[in-house]
Amino acid sequence: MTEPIISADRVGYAYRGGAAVLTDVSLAVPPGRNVALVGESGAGKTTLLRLLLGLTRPTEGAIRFEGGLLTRGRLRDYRRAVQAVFQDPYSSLDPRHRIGRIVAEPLRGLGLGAEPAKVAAALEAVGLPTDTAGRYPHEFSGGQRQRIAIARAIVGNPRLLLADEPVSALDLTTRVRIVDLLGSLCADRGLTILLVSHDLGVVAELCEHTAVLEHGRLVEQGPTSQVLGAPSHPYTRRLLESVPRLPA
Ligand SMILES: Nc1ncnc2c1ncn2[C@@H]1O[C@H](COP(=O)(O)OP(=O)(O)OP(=O)(O)O)[C@@H](O)[C@H]1O
Repeated sequence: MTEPIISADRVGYAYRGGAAVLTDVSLAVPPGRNVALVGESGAGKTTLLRLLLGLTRPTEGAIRFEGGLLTRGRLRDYRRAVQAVFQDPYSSLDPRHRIGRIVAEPLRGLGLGAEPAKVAAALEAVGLPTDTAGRYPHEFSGGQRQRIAIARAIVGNPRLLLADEPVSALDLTTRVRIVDLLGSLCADRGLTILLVSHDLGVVAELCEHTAVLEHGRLVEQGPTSQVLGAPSHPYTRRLLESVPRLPA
């Protein structure tokens, strides 16, 4: 099997002084196979994403990046390969900076220099005009801001995008457009996505593989068509009945 870009190997996690919020979680994201992580509020999805992002260390088990442990020495390579997009496009862009500077952040962070040509190419790839670079976040709608956040995430050509509810703050029409954009970035740029979403319509649209988290344990994972089409676990069935979906 191809080496996963990132994987959690029997990961457990407890916040300081608290009970376990993740128990024995194993999940792999191989290149080209988008993975969805679904589960009710409080199931541990964001915590797992934080561990995968290297922001917090697991209390048990290990996070691996391209087969090796995610150590301090490998963080630079990791930051280059893995980028994130979050739910709220209003709080994720610094209002004091022009878009050009915001989108160039990962390049500067990696010491690659803020190349205007790369910023322009990233803005074009997300469907925004190049004059966007000279403007400020308040001049843009929620959907446009999420495009800007996606441009920032892809500007350094990462392999993997960790997306935490990237469309749930958007209205329905905008949501469909951003999902289409994410799908075409995967097809055109070889990007792979690990998606956290409550919206199973979005999951079905973007992800080949789905993992279901309940109270910090993975109760089911497999091909999305199988997990959503014929869920084997009662929790997944309940989840399917309780969440909103995109109209067909
Ligand atoms: N900083 C923290 N300190 C202590 N407990 C926390 C902290 N953050 C989250 N938790 C607890 O960890 C558990 C998992 O939370 P987490 O945010 O990972 O779930 P989630 O599935 O992402 O939920 P949501 O969909 O609401 O974002 C919850 O019981 C939550 O109360």
